[in-house]
Amino acid sequence: MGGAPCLGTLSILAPKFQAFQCPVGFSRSLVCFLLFPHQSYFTTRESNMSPSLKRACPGLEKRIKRIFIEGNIAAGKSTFVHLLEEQSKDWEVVPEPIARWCNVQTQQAEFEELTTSQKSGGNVLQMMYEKPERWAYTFQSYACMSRIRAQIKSTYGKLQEAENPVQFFERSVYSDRYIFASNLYECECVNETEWAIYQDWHSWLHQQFGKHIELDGIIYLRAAPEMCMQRLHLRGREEEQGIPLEYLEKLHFKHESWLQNRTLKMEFEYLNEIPILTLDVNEDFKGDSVKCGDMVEKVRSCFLQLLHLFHA
Ligand SMILES: Nc1ncnc2c1ncn2[C@@H]1O[C@H](COP(=O)(O)OP(=O)(O)OP(=O)(O)O)[C@@H](O)[C@H]1O
Ligand SMILES: Nc1nc(=O)c2ncn([C@H]3C[C@H](O)[C@@H](CO)O3)c2[nH]1
Repeated sequence: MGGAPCLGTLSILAPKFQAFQCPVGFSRSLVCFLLFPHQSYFTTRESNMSPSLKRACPGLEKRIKRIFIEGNIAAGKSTFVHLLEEQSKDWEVVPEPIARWCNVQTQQAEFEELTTSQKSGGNVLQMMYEKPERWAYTFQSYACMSRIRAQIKSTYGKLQEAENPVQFFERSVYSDRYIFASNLYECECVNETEWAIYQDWHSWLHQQFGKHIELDGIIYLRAAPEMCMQRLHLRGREEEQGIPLEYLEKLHFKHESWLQNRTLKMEFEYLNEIPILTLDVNEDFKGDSVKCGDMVEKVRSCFLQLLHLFHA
């Protein structure tokens, strides 16, 4: 994997914008404000504004910024978002609904929402890993539906009083489709008909719920597949212990072409204009307050730029 370790980069590589990529570890936005106090750091034109930018125009209701955390299995997303959540009362985390997929009953409220079949013990994550050609389509349908539900349900409770509210979501309907489902289709675990149906309802759901599920930025936690494999074993989630390195490699290359090289073709055009903050998470930052502080600073710096962009 290329790139300097632990070097955060904020990249906007939309065709309509000038390519832009540089380290953000030095409170870069502050430098920009100092250099160009009267200019918007990112150039946008009204006619080219993405839906998420339009939503955030001054004069419209104060709104929450939605940031999605993407990355390979066991890269460290949950660990990282918990670190973020501790930093500000304006920041809220919406975790991946894995409890539903495994039927782990973490809280009464979680259990109440399980379907009858789940209450009786279905572990669709395990079923998918054990027999993907039978269960992959079922899993993808349920994963996508439960993500949308979690995202919509989370709207605005705790953050009503926040000055600059931000919600962090672990993964998105986009990684669901363009990373996981697409890989399972390429591996022939999802057949042509299933893939056509999946894409059809995915697009339709996006149309229906677009307002609630569109995002403002992505944080890509980038780690080598070998590192993810090590962490996956360290975490020891039973359902995942048979995952081969090859699977993580395939997912890694898909993440890279979407978020690093930005060459993955997607149906949702506004995604081409979304800012991406890439953080190298190969290094162990747990328990190291300096490294944690540095990562949080990169995220804050990224937001300053986002806010500047939104209010320009
Ligand atoms: N930077 C890090 N250094 C060392 N260990 C880490 C780091 N980040 C996470 N871990 C450990 O790696 C394991 C996986 O981390 P975590 O559960 O946060 O991954 P995840 O990306 O949320 O996984 P998933 O894709 O399954 O949702 C955990 O045991 C966690 O403690
Ligand atoms: N096939 C498939 N499709 C998804 O959309 C998806 N989202 C997450 N996962 C798997 C990765 C971890 O094992 C576990 C927790 O992230 O769930 C997925 N698997």
